[in-house]
Amino acid sequence: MEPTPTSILLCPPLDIKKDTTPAGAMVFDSTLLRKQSKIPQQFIWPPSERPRTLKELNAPVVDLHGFLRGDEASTLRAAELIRTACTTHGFFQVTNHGVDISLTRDAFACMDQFFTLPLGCKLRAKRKPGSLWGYAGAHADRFSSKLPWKETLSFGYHDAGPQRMVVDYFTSVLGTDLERMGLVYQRYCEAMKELSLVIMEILAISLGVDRSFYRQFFEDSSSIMRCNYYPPCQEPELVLGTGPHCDPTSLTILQQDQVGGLEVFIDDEWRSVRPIHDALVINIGDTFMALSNGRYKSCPHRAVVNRLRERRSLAFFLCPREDRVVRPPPGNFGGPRLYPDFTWAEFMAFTQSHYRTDMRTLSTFTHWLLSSKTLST
Ligand SMILES: C=C1C[C@]23C[C@@]1(O)CC[C@H]2[C@]1(C)CCC[C@@](C)(C(=O)O)[C@H]1[C@@H]3C(=O)O
Ligand SMILES: O=C(O)CCC(=O)C(=O)O
Ligand SMILES: [Fe+2]
Repeated sequence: MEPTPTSILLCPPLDIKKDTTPAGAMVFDSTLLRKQSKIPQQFIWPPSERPRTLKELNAPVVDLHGFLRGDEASTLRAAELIRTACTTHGFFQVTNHGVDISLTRDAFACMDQFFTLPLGCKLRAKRKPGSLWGYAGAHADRFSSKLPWKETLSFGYHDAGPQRMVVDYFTSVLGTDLERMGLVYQRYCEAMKELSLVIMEILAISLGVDRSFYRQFFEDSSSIMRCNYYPPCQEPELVLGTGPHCDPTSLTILQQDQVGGLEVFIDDEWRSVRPIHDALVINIGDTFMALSNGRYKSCPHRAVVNRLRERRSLAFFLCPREDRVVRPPPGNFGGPRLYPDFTWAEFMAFTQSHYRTDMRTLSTFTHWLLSSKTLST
């Protein structure tokens, strides 16, 4: 008897006609879309925003080996490279970061296992309105144009939470068959959190503040893990895998595969971030730009797709505990305050209810926040 393919074993088909997607909203089924000669209008971006040939971004590669051993010269070198990158475009890559390569391999393998499940199984984890967690196809349930050509699976990681928070999410939403996937991502999030605190220490050193300042701010963080799966596209020159945006979060640790497609907008042009084996891409988010009073830049970036190969990326978004007040270190840190105090809960809610994350999210948010506070006085 033929062995049953894993996907059917893992999840008896769900009758997606019972799916709660609002009437008229499209369901992103990449297996069907790929077979169509023309892609739906909702995925086509304006000509001015479409991919074009480009140069590479000069994102420094920072070897963390010396810093992790406490070597002073390596620490100063790492801080200097990071300061140069973060005062311009906010992107750098790290090597010898201490994340086990077998864990990375498992995390990518779990992505392949999840995103190749039948759509009905994936929809079991369908993102609920207002939640950041769950499965989403092209955000087709949120937006009606300029849809990203991607599927995503997102879930939360709070180290103050239960030790099995990620595992419990997978088993409760997708079933005990995917417990191993939950365990892999639990360990992956733990490794990403540990690395993000190391980066926070170097960022503090590079900004000339006490090396524990930002580390303490994020000790009890409430972070978000996101798996991005970009199917091949028959018209890649018309679409975007992820639209232009600045990450609203504090720090992003991006594990990209070797396909390439990440681009950063700097000096009025898009520059590609070449994949480097075993390196992790780190970028400053809006919240850290506010924590540094604008000294470090949260830069617009996007992801493009290609005709032949799917592309995968694992994005770990470090976020402070929701109620922590985001403000720069005390004293005249980088001149007059550029941003008002805010909490991550306020900013996150803004991205989910009032505004589509884009290249101006932080400035739009701070204007909205100040005007809503003025109105309420
Ligand atoms: C606060 C957030 C908004 C997004 C998820 C996140 O937790 C951090 C990154 C943001 C996002 C991934 C940046 C690209 C555009 C976006 C719309 C997406 O592709 O999902 C963003 C997320 C969002 O839900 O707005
Ligand atoms: O997939 C990528 O390379 C970038 C994804 C990204 O920017 C995001 O998820 O915020
Ligand atoms: Fe991003």
